Order: sequence, then structure tokens, then C-alpha cells
Amino acid sequence: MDIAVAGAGYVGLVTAACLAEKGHRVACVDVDIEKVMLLQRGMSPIYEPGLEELVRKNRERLRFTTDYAAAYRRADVIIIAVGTPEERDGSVNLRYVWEAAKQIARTVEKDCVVAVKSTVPVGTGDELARWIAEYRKHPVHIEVVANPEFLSQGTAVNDTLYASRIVLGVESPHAEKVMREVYDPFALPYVVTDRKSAEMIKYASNVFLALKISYINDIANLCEIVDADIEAVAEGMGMDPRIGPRFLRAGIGYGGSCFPKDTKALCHLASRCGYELKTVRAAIDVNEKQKLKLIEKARTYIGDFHGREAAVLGLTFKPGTDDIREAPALANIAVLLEEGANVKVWDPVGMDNVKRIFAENLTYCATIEEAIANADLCFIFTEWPEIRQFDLCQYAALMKTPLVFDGRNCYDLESARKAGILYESIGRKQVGAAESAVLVETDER
Ligand SMILES: NC(=O)C1=CN([C@@H]2O[C@H](COP(=O)(O)OP(=O)(O)OC[C@H]3O[C@@H](n4cnc5c(N)ncnc54)[C@H](O)[C@@H]3O)[C@@H](O)[C@H]2O)C=CC1
Ligand SMILES: O=C(O)[C@H]1O[C@H](OP(=O)(O)OP(=O)(O)OC[C@H]2O[C@@H](n3ccc(=O)[nH]c3=O)[C@H](O)[C@@H]2O)[C@H](O)[C@@H](O)[C@@H]1O
Repeated sequence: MDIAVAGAGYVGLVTAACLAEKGHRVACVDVDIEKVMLLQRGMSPIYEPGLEELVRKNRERLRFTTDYAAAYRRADVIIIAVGTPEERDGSVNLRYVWEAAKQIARTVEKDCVVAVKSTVPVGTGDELARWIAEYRKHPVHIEVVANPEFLSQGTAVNDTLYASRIVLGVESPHAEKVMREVYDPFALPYVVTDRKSAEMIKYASNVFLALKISYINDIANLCEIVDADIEAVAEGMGMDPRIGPRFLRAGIGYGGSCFPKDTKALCHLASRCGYELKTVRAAIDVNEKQKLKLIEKARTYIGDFHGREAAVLGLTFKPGTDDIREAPALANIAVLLEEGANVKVWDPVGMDNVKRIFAENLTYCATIEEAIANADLCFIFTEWPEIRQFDLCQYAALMKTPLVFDGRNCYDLESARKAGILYESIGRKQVGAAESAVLVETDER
């Protein structure tokens, strides 16, 4: 089939490459000329394992362009995968979706299906369908399908090739037939429903995962108070098949481009309809507080951060991606800088993106050792394998005071104890806590 994909971001680019891999001819369109030029040279503008190789491998069936008219004119299916960022009030900014819809309506010259892969509020597909039918330039039949995406960054290629399900929100058997032609080569299970239900499946899934994380973080905080261990608790809970082990990792909260915005968007949608989603509001509140949990812990050890040498390991919102959107590290770094700390950071792929926000206010280090050398304290915000595998004795050897605040529970407590560091993590016992009181008293700034 001839497929056009609007948007060459995390979703659009991965989708385009995977569709080409499965034998379709794909034109991937973006308004960002720099992205398109990089892709035309076989280079990926984002860090996503396996993506660049897949793009190069399929270059005969996969092209990149800014010429949307040429890409859409004769396409069988056009997939919209543009961004849907959040507004200040939590609602969804659909500007890019509407722009893509206008471009489609102006250019399509034969019957086609428009599949909306961007995450959009329930009802958007219906509105788009009405609008495109009214404003299309040529007298062609354009059907709109809701086709939400469930990939995770860092594993996006695999998640797409081996997705748990393909959700199709269709309003006609014809639209379903066309979409099945797109996805049949993937041999994955389908959920076929109406457009609004498909749009709701996306939000309900993301928000459920966010709830699960906030719940385990809430329990982790209680574990600290009652002297229980969240790792054991999560293991014991996860073995119940009704609960499952995934998304029970306690930490400093969820970040990324989707959970924060999608939780707020669903609450906004509900309140517009006069309904309050209390569970989701609570999950958002827990997450907001959780983000700065380590900062609060650190204060109890060292008072304030003025003049302190702080090391920050891990900047991206999760490992396996260079994406720093809503990364908990950013909120923490902002506090440290505001209170006058000198901050040295390390991340294997996220530093260029962080430079665009904090510029010269941070010291960017090539190695973990360089970041922690002579530091008064160290924060861990992303569980990169390099951090997990880092020799714990090095903290004691290189830092001025080996005070480590781990927001991702990277190390086991026994190893931390043996390495002689003061180690605070999430929902677990402190290691070396007794000595810590001394730190504030022997303050030598
Ligand atoms: N990032 C993720 O892991 C997932 C994202 N989603 C949803 O997918 C959508 C896209 O997200 P991302 O790929 O992360 O966004 P992104 O920001 O990485 O990419 C969006 C791309 O669309 C381009 N664009 C904007 N207007 C355009 C137009 N008129 N024509 C062509 N291209 C245009 C932008 O230049 C940008 O390259 C969002 O609705 C998001 O909520 C869904 C599942 C996973
Ligand atoms: O709509 C989206 O954009 C996507 O959002 C998430 O994917 P993603 O944001 O890439 O990453 P996740 O692995 O879900 O992690 C999100 C955040 O939750 C945190 N997390 C995750 C799992 C966990 O147990 N604990 C935890 O704190 C991660 O550190 C990260 O900050 C969903 O997992 C995808 O299914 C969905 O398609």
C-alpha cells in the first residue's frame, strides 16, 4: 500500500520505518526541514535503539519529505502522528492535528483513510471527519479512523513490530478493511471498536499505568514511615497475576511526554463534562510531590544547597531515550541551581537536550567519575545501565562526602552498606543514616 505519515517524531518515524519494514511504500512528512534533511541522509534525529538501522535498511520503500501535497495526493492511507502538547489548563493543544488535517483536505485526490495515531481527546476523530468532509478540495471519500499508539520510548521499534494490540476505531466496514490491510503483515491481535472508544482506550491505558506508578510511590512513602521495604512489597504484589509485576517500580515519579500530559488531559475532559476523576487527580498530586522527594531528603542531611557541589547522574525521563520532556531531573536541577549549588551532570545521551535549557549553568561531564569527583552529594534520576553497574566503592573514593540519593533504587542495600556510602533510596531503609547527622553539624562550606 501507499502510506503517508504526518510527523517524523518518536511515533511517526518509528511507525513509518516499521510499515516500510513490513513491505509498504511509505512517505514520511515533516514540517521540520532539518529533521527531514537528516533523515534523507539516513540519520535519525532522535535516539531510539534500532531505529536508524531500520530506516537505512528500508530506504528503498521509505522516503522523507516536507512536500505534503506530493505525499498525500495519491496515498491509500494517511497516518497523523503529530504532537498534541498540553495547554496550561491541562487541555490538549490540537493545533498540529488541525494543520495536518487542513493539508490533507487540500491535497487528497483519491479516496483514502486518515488514521489518527496522535493521542487526541475523545470526540476529536468525529470532529475531524465532519471537517474534512466539508472542506476537502476534491470530491473524494475520506474516512477517519482512530488508531492510537502504545509504544514506549527506548523500546519503540520492538513495541511497534510486536505490539500487544492494534486498536482500530472505525465507523464503517470499509475503513476497517483498509486498516487491516495496513496491519495484517504484523500478525498482531486487533481490537476493533468505534472511534470514541478507541480514543478512550488510549487515555484509559496510559492513565492506568500512571495510577499504578503513583500508587506504588504512595506505598513506598508509607514503607519508609513504617520501616518496610518497597522492593519486597512490589515483588510480593507483582506475583499476583491480577496485579502483575510491571509498572510497580517505585521512584521519583513518572515523567516523559505522555503520562504527565495525558493524566491532565483526561481530567480536563472529565471536568468539561461535569465529572471529577478523583483517582487521577490523586495520582497527579502524588507524582508532583514525589518528584522533589530526594531534595527534601537531602535537606535533612545537609541543610540547604548553597555552595554545595552536587552531582546529578541521569537526566532523561527514563533510560534508552534522549528525551528529557517532563524528566524529574529537570525540576530537581532547577531547585539546586536556585539555591546556589554548583551542579555537575552526566547522562549517556541526554546532555545535548539539557544544554538547550540550562546552558552554561551546569558542568557537563564525560564520565560518572568526573561528575562525582569532590561532590558533597549525588542524585540519581535515571536508571541507566552504566549507573546500575557503577562500582559503588567509587562514590566513597571520589566524593567529598559519599552521600548518594537514588531516585530509581539502582543498588541493593547490602552493597551500599559494604561500600561505606550514605545511601538514601525510595521506600527502603537508609544505609549509613546514623553517621548522617554529623554532616550538618560539621558543615565546612
Ligand atoms: N512519544 C511517545 O512515546 C508516544 C507518543 N504518542 C502520541 O503521539 C503523538 C506524537 O508524539 P511524538 O512522536 O512524541 O511527538 P514529536 O514531537 O516527537 O513529533 C511530532 C512531529 O510532528 C511534526 N509536525 C508538526 N506539524 C506537522 C504537520 N502539519 N505535518 C507534518 N509534521 C508535522 C513535528 O515537526 C514533529 O517532528 C502525540 O499525540 C503523543 O501523545 C503516543 C504513544 C507514544
Ligand atoms: O503514550 C505514550 O507516550 C506512551 O507512554 C508510556 O511510555 P513512555 O512514556 O515512553 O515510558 P514508560 O516506560 O511508560 O515510562 C514513563 C515514566 O514512568 C516511569 N516509571 C515507569 C514504570 C515504573 O514502574 N515506574 C516508573 O516510575 C518512568 O521512569 C518514566 O519516567 C507508555 O508506557 C506507552 O504505552 C505509551 O504509548
